Amino acid sequence: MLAVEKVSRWFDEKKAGFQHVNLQLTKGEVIGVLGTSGCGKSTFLRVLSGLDEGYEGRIHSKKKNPSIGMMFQEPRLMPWLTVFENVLFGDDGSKKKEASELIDIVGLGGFENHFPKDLSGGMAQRVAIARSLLHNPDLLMLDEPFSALDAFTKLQLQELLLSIWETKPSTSILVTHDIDEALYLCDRILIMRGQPGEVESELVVDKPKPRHRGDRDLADMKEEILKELDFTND
Ligand SMILES: Nc1ncnc2c1ncn2[C@@H]1O[C@H](COP(=O)(O)OP(=O)(O)OP(=O)(O)O)[C@@H](O)[C@H]1O
Repeated sequence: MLAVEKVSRWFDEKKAGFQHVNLQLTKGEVIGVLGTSGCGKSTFLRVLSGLDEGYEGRIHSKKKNPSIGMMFQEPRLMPWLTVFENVLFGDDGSKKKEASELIDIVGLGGFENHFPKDLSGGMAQRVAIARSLLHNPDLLMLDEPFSALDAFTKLQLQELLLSIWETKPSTSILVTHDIDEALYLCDRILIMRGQPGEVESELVVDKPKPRHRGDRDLADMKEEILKELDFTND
């Protein structure tokens, strides 16, 4: 559904965010992007989302102007709006029913009229998940969505995302620093490194979901990724 051909983002003659990225994205696929800090993961996501148009190369979508849902490390909620209004933010009011349903799906039924200041970090990210899905996006872009959460909340929200994908599959790109998270949630993982970053390798996680977090094959893949990123001692 999306083809990325030799895409690079240069900020000036000497500085690039990332370069030479190729990617063929199939409908419903969840792609992980892993890499060391500063290798251009967020820039790549911004380019794919259309937020940054200063790239070289070609990005071709089967659908003209695909709709995009986005989620970031911080929930980015409007403090003066309720949970319900935040989920509906930017909508013309025609999606009230969908907003209510999504609030239930993310486990916040009963909190519709609460304000962000009354929510925990995990609850606020649940609102952000609901908001990102309101328009049934063709592409869901997740930029380290759980990295600011405590370990247990992070696991809970990973489970939530999996269960949402089961009933509402959406083609997604997940940028993360967490190798376990990428192996648990993604169908394919791009490993980026360097400055400017390039995709060094690609790993297919050919395991049905839900996966076992302690799975031997996943542990082997983790080892492989750590080697790829030069984080092993041998
Ligand atoms: N608007 C900009 N102007 C100039 N340089 C930029 C701009 N945005 C990003 N960069 C640079 O591009 C490189 C890649 O940044 P980016 O934030 O995409 O990396 P990242 O892999 O997402 O990092 P992290 O994992 O730390 O979030 C960095 O060297 C960064 O300083």
